[in-house]
Amino acid sequence: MGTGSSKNPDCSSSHGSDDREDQGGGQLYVSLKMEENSYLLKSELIPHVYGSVPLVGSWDPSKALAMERESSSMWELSFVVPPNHETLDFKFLLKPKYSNSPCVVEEGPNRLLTGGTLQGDARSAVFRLSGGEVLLEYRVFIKADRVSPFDLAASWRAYQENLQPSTVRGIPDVSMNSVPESGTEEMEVIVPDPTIVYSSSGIVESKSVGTLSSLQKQDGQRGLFVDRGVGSPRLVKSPSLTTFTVDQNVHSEAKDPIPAAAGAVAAAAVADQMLGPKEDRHLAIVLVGLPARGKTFTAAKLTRYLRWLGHDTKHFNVGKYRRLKLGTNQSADFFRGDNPEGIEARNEVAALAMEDMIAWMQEGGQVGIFDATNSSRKRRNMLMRMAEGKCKIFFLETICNDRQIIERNIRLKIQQSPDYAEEPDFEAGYRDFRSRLDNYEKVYETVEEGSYIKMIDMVSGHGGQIQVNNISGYLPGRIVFFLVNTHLTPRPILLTRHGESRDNVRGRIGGDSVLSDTGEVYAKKLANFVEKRLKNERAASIWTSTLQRTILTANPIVGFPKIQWRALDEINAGVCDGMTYEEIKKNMPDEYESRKKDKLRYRYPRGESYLDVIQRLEPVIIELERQRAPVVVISHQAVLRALYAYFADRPLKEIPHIEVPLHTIIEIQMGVSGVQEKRYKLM
Ligand SMILES: Nc1ncnc2c1ncn2[C@@H]1O[C@H](COP(=O)(O)OP(=O)(O)O)[C@@H](O)[C@H]1O
Ligand SMILES: O=P(O)(O)OC[C@H]1O[C@@](CO)(OP(=O)(O)O)[C@@H](O)[C@@H]1O
Repeated sequence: MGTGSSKNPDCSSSHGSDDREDQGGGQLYVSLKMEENSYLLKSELIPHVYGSVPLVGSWDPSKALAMERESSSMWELSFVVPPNHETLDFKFLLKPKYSNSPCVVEEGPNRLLTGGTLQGDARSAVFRLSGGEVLLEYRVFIKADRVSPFDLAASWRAYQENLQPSTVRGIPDVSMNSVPESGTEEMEVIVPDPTIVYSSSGIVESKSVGTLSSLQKQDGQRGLFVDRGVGSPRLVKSPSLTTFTVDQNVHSEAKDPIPAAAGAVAAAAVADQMLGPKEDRHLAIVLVGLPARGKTFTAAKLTRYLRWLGHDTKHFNVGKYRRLKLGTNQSADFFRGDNPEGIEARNEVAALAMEDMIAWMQEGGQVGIFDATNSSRKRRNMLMRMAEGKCKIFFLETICNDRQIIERNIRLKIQQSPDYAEEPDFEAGYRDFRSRLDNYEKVYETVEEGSYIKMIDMVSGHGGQIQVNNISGYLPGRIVFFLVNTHLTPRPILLTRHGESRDNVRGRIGGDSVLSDTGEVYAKKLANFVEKRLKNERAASIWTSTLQRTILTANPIVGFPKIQWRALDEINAGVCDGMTYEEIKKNMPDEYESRKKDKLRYRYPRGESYLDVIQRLEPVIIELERQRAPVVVISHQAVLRALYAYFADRPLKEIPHIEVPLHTIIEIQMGVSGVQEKRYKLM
C-alpha cells in the first residue's frame, strides 16, 4: 500500500550505472534518535522509519524499521545505507503497539539525506492523531557519517550484541535461519495533509561510528549470571536489576561473565570453566574445508544451538570481512595458491577477523566460531599462534566425498553467495566458482595437527562418520554429540499447542484438564490436517506431553505411532498451579512482579523457570535433529516457545514472549537450505 509520500526521483533510478561507483569510497552510517516529552500516551506508539531504500521499506509502511527504546524518553535506530543508495529519502512513522489502529506518518515534507548531509530543516517530528485533534511532537536528532568498509568491518564487534542481532541494520549478516519477514500484511496508514507546512530547524552531526547503541549499554551492565537450577549455586540478586552475584563464592570475576547458561548444563559448564586454565574459559572453533562443504551452514547451526543453551557464542565469517574490505567481485584468480597478493590479502582479513574474535572473547564472549577455509597448515598455524594463552582452540573440518552433493552445493552457492549476487550469468558464475575450487584443492591440506573433529560425509544422517582427535572438556564433548546427531535430510516438524483446554477457558494455568468443546473441534481438524499433510510419510510420529490435553488432542490422529514425553510437559507453575494470573497478582503480588520483571529466569516456587524448561528440552532437540522422518509435536505454550526459539534462532530473552497461539500449526522445514517456517491457522 502506498504512502502518498513523494519519492525521490534520484533514488528510484538508483539501479543505473553508478551502482558500483562508491564501493571503495564508503557507506553512509545513519543514526536517528527521537525524544518524547510525554511518556504516557506515546509509550503505546512505536516510532518507525520508512523511506526510499529497501532497507527502510521502500516506502512500504508494513516494512518500516522499528526504532528501539534507548532510555525512558529516547528512541534510537542506526543503519548503514547500501553504497548504491547514496540519497536517502525518509520519514518517521508511529505504529500502535497493540491495537489495529492505523499508523501515523509525520507531518511535513520528506527528510532527505544526500551523501551524509541533511537537506532542509527539521528538528522535530510532528504527528497528528485522532482526526487531527491531537498533535504529538518529538525532538529529532540525526547523525550521518561516511565510513569505509574497512572501518565497518573493524567496528563490527562494537555494534553486535551476541544474544541478539545487531541493532545497526544493513550490515549483511550470514544467517541460515532468519525468521521469515512477517511485514508484508496490508496496513492502514494515515498520511498528513501535504499542504500544511511546519517550520523547524535541522541538525546533522557528523560523528564516528562509535555511537553506543542501547544494547551495548545493556551489554556493559551484564554481570555474572548463574541460574539457581538443578545442581547449580543459588543466586542472590544484587541491587542492580541486571546483575547477579553468587552466594557460594564460586566465581567473582565480573569482567569475564559466565553467560546465561542455566540449570544442570550450566553447572557442568561452570565447573568445566573453573577447573581449567584461564584460556579454557574461551573456546575457538576453527572451521576447515574446501569451499561448498557446508562450513558456514555448520557454523550457523552450532551457533544457534550453543546460544539456545545459553552459551555466549558468535560466528565470525571471514568471507564477510573479505567482502567488506575488498569488495564482492574477486575472480577465481584472487584465490590462486601462487598469487602472493591474493594470499596476503586473504591472510590479512583472516587475521583481522581472528583479532576481532579474540577481543570479543576478552570482553566476555565464550565460544567463537571462526568460519573460513583455513585450508593450509600455515594458515592454521597462524591462527593457533594468535590464540595462544587466550583461548582453547579446536578445528572442525567438513569433508564431503559425494560428487552429487558437491555439485548441488556449488549450485546453491552461486544462487546464495553475495560473491555472485551481481553476476547475472549463472553459467559464468559456475565456471568461476569451479575454478576457485580447483585453486583451493591444489593447496588443500587436511587437518592432522592439534585438536580436531572431522565430519566426513555427514549429510544424509547415515553412512558418514565423525573422527575426533584430542578433544576434551565439557563443551567440546557436547558439540561432538550434537554433530553426530545432525543431518540434512529434508523433513517437516509440525509444532502445535493442544486444543483449548477447560483450564484455558477458565484462565487457569497449569493443571491437567481435558479439552473444551472448541478444543475437541481443533483435535479433529488437526487430525484431518496431519493425515493429509503426512499422507505418504509412513515413518512419521506424533509426540505429546504426558498431560491429558495433549494426549486428547492427538487422539483422533490415526495411522502414526504416538510417543509421550515427560520433557514436553508444560512449565511447572509450582505453588501457582491451577491459579489464574489475576489470583496470583492478588494473593502473591511479589511473585507476580518478579515474574513480570524477568520472565525468563523467574522460577515458580517449587516449580520451574523458562531456563529450566530449555534445559530439559535439550534431549528433545537432539532427538528432533536426529529424526529423518516428519514429527508432529503437540505440546504447551511455554515448551513450544522454547522449541520454536531453537529453530527460529530467537534470543533467549525473547523466548517467554514469543507468540504461540492456540489452534495454529507452525511447520518447520529442515533441509539443505537450513530452516524455513510456515504457519497454518486451523480455527
Ligand atoms: N557437512 C556437510 N557436508 C556437505 N555439505 C553440507 C554439509 N553441511 C551443509 N552442507 C550443504 O552445503 C551447502 C553449502 O554450504 P556452505 O556452508 O555455504 O559452504 P562453505 O561455507 O563450506 O562454502 C549448504 O547449503 C548445505 O546444503
Ligand atoms: O509463561 P506464560 O506466558 O505464563 O505461559 C505458560 C502458561 O501457558 C498455559 C496457558 O495459560 O499453557 P497451556 O495452554 O498448556 O495450559 C499455562 O498452563 C502455562 O502456565
